[in-house]
Amino acid sequence: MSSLLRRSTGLARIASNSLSASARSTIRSSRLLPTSQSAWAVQLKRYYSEKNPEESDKGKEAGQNGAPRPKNSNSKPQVQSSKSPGPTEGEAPETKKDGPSPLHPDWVLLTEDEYEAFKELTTKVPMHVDSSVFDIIKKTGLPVGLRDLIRRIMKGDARPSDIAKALKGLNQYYKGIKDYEFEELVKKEDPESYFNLPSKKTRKQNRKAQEQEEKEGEQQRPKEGEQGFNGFNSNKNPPGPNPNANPGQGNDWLTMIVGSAIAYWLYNSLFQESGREITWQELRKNFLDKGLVEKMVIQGHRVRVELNREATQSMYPDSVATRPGFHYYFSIASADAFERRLEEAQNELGIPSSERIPVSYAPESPFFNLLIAFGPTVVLVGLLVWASRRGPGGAGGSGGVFGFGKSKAKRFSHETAIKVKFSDVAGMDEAKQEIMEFVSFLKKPERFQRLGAKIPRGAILAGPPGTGKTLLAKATAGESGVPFFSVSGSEFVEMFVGVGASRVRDLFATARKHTPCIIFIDEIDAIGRSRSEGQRFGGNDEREATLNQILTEMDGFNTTDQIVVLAGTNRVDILDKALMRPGRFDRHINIDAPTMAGRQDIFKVYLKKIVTNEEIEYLSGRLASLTPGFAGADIANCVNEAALIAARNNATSVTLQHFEQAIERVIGGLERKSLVLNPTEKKTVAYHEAGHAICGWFFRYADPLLKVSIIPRGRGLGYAQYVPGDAYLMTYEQLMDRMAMTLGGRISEEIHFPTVTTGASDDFDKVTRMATAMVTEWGMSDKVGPLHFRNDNNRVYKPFSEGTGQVIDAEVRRIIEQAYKKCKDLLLEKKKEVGLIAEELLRKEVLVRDDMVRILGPRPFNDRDDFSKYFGGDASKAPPGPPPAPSSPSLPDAPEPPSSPAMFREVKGEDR
Ligand SMILES: Nc1ncnc2c1ncn2[C@@H]1O[C@H](COP(=O)(O)OP(=O)(O)OP(=O)(O)O)[C@@H](O)[C@H]1O
Repeated sequence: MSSLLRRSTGLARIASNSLSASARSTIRSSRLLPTSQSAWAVQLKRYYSEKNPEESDKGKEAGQNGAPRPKNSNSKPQVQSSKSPGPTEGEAPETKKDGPSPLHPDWVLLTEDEYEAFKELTTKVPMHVDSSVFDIIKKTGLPVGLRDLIRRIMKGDARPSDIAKALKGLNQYYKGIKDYEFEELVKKEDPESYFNLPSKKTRKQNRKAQEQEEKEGEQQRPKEGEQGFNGFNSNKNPPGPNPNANPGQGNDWLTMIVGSAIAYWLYNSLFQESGREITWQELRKNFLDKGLVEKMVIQGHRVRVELNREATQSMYPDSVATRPGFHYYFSIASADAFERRLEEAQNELGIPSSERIPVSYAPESPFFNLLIAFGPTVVLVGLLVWASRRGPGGAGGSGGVFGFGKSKAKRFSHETAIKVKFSDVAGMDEAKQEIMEFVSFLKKPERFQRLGAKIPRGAILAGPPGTGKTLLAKATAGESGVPFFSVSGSEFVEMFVGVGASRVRDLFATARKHTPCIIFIDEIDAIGRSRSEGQRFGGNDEREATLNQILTEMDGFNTTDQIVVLAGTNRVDILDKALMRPGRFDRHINIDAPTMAGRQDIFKVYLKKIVTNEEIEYLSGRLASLTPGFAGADIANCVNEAALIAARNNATSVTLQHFEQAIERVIGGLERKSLVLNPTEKKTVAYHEAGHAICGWFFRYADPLLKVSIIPRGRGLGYAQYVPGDAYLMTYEQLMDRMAMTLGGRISEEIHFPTVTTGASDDFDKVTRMATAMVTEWGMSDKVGPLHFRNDNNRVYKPFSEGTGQVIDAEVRRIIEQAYKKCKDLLLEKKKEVGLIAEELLRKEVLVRDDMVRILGPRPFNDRDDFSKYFGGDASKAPPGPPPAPSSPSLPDAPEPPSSPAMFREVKGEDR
């Protein structure tokens, strides 16, 4: 559709250019008159003399005679081809009024019919046309080309090729008028005698008179209503050319009328419906049976129905079928079958053989055939070419077909998205320092290049999830103020082979256009996994191709390319060695879970963003010691969670209590108030938790106990909260105490109840893993010795022999039994205290450190400094305890084990 419109506007442009060219040519053509005119005349003569001079209007006459049934085409004139040398047999003689124009030898006067048709045509043009114009045309006639066009329009047989002839005729017409003015009128002494045009002298006088008139002012001018159309003064001049008027003006009007008529015809032929498909039944009922069909033309699998227009008009006055150039058509399977069917129909109608409807064959439009044959292929190829050129670099380059190969990297720029600075990244001072060098490289490259130093190409930021790797990369971009392209490794992977590599090419090509810049590839392990490892499991060609492309691109930088590639991963251990070698990711920056100080800094960053009246220094310290092992993302989440809890309680600011509830929620999960335990279950949970609490209180190396609860939370039915602190090394004794404490729940059940429950399975799991690690990784078994057997889940065979396996099993069992005995001894000794704590728990559901001190007396060992600072003696700073417990508590399932640095980390590592 759009191409059709474009074509039509193109034609319109040609038409308007031609019109304006003819208007502009006024002066020039008059000067070059003698030669140009003769050349033009000879040319036109040849051109138009080839035309069939007159075409018969016999059919029309038949229509005018009011014949109800038209004669079939044997008695009708056939439209002649333009090559036809003259009128054919049977053509009606020309109307008598036709003849050479007095204005020009190549012009002809119009017949009465042609003249009327021309007038009719101009009524379709939305403009007022003065009748004087028609008088002129009546007198002067029109160029043969224009007259022919009018004839064709009358017959409804105008073709696009006629447009050119019509425009040429129009040009000819315009020039003819001008020529007439300059040649004939000047020659004649009294030009007005024929065409009422003024002589040069008269024109000069007229001009002067006009100027004078203008000076006389508005009141002396004729009123608007008295003014003729465009200067033809209706008062002063009779209809017809005005002797006072500029001769060119009348011509302009004629040009416009004829031009508009052509435009109308063009519009009609291009945009008006020129045909409609009907069925055989419709044809039969509406036209064939009524004798309106004049001829049928078979074009391939289509039949064009030519109706007798006059007869059709009398029968269907409002039908589109009466419009010139309109045809009905219908589709056929085969020409033979159609002819047979038509014959049968005519037999049924009793049409004598002499009056049968003629059927002719016309070739299908070759253009149409070509379009059908090659159109779809051309469209498809065009689409592919277009799609492949959309991306920079084309199909083979980076864009790829339909943009599949286009990188999905998001681009952030300093002005828009990257507002992160190093000050927003708390903790990880060493990592910041390391990466700061990239900032100075991007800001002042000459400082390094001057000394011949090669700039590091990139850095791998490795660490557990949520520790701020992406944040650090963003901050690097924010500090250096350069564009930042962020993409995830998984976004390179698509199901099509080659897309990943193409996307890598596109990413680097785009980055090169925006140097200096930073590319950040998050989760690079998705594509950067070691190739040797892949081969073991069958390999992945697409991933390897992507990785190879990254390697190639990073090699392709020259030292002056100011592109830094940063990559983030949680699994640096599985990355391909080629990625890590100097010259690619030169720097390996480890970002671990933050230390106590780091957590405090991160808390400070986020506490600034919420409304709290607590003292920030104390609050951040206390929260940091409550959250060992938390990553930056967990801390951000905790602070936000506290703000949400405060908002839910309609508080005006976020208090310490809200923060502690938030931390409990993050560690232990949601409180399950709807979970109702029966009294026996509740009592079991209370004794189980009391066992853990007593162990935590009386074992030297146990982590300080903060709170014991029997309110179900998350997956557990009760929990004891410890503050483990950041321990980076653990002794044998610490591990044994921790294991004994973990077994405290089950042993308490054994001591206080006749039977045991399923609630301790999680504790056993932890103890077993700890003991196994002691034997197989930490060299804490004399029998196994200083060996390390890596626990690799992907491995199908065990890294030790059957014999060693048995020794390991025995050693693990021995260590756990040792811890068990240690715990049982303690709990038997403190049986009374366990009972006291359990009964208090059953009453209050939650016991805090102060309750423990009240019941058991002070802990016999000194607590860690940081614990004493935030949770020691000062009651005013002590946590107020959780909100009241639900009134109908309940039974156990899997009591929450005490947390420890090692265990806490393990659990988190597993969960993610
Ligand atoms: N050191 C930090 N200082 C301030 N905020 C931090 C810090 N570390 C993490 N965060 C917060 O945690 C959010 C997540 O961090 P980020 O996306 O950088 O983690 P990541 O290490 O890239 O995680 P992943 O490995 O899962 O991609 C950050 O948007 C930020 O709010």
